[in-house]
Amino acid sequence: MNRASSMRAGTLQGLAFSKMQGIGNDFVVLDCRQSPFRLSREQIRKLADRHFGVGCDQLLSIEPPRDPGCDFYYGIWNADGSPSGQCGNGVRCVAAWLVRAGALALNTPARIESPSGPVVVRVLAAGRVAVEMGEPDFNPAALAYAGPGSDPDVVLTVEGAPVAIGMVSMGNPHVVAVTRRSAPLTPELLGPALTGHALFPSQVNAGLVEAFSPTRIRLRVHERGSGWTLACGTGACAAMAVLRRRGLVEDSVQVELPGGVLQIDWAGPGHALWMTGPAEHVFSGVWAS
Ligand SMILES: N[C@H](CCC[C@H](N)C(=O)O)C(=O)O
Repeated sequence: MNRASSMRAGTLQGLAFSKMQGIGNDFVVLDCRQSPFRLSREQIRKLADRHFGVGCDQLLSIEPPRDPGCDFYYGIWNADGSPSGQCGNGVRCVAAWLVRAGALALNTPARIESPSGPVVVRVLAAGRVAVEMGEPDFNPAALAYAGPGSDPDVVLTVEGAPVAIGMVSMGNPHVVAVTRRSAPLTPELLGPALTGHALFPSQVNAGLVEAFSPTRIRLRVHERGSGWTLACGTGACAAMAVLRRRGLVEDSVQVELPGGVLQIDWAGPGHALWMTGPAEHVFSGVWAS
């Protein structure tokens, strides 16, 4: 397990890290339990770079809790260096990392504090983690939506075309659109156009539902700060929550993403949403000295 290495202040030299992935959404994980997280936005971008660095969708730090009611705190930064409030695939990897480090036992719940508040993780078996993600927040203000009204279901104009979306926050902002083959905008155009839409000054993660049944959703996500990823855990939660609120899916849904499948369970308003899925350690390393 990587320990704080003799990292030269102000550089990445000697930085110890773990590379982890959750259904293809990949992370550089830093053990900051003894040494505070001090990387600049430029250093984060360099670590995340798939040619000049290690490569990852997000960088995660594991730190002592700030809330005494929590066991650990974890920080989240996208590949462009921007921060986020929550990361579903990432927090499963944090839980799996803690078990590998001997800091958490299997089948033992732990409260992990994030920038948007605590979630509860439980590593069910090597490589499979259940997370209580809290309750979806459908208030458009939670996404810094700059449009009128309080209805989370709106029709945006995107590149001149009407696009129906559902808004929801899982501690980070998501819009969800059900795509149609006949739609004027291809998914490749729609994803980035939704992420950077003018009515979302803080940008959003854009989930495109390609197909769904009452118990299964096929989803692709264009992530704020990282682009198209093979999977987005909070995106899977968001898509299920939006469709469940509309009565289009049941309480227990399999969400199929390009990198794999997540189990999402939500009994509706007043209940917390649960996400269950894999988390794997790929390798550990040290940045060259
Ligand atoms: N790009 C997201 C953070 C990562 C979320 C995703 N990787 C997940 O598994 O939930 C944001 O800026 O809100």
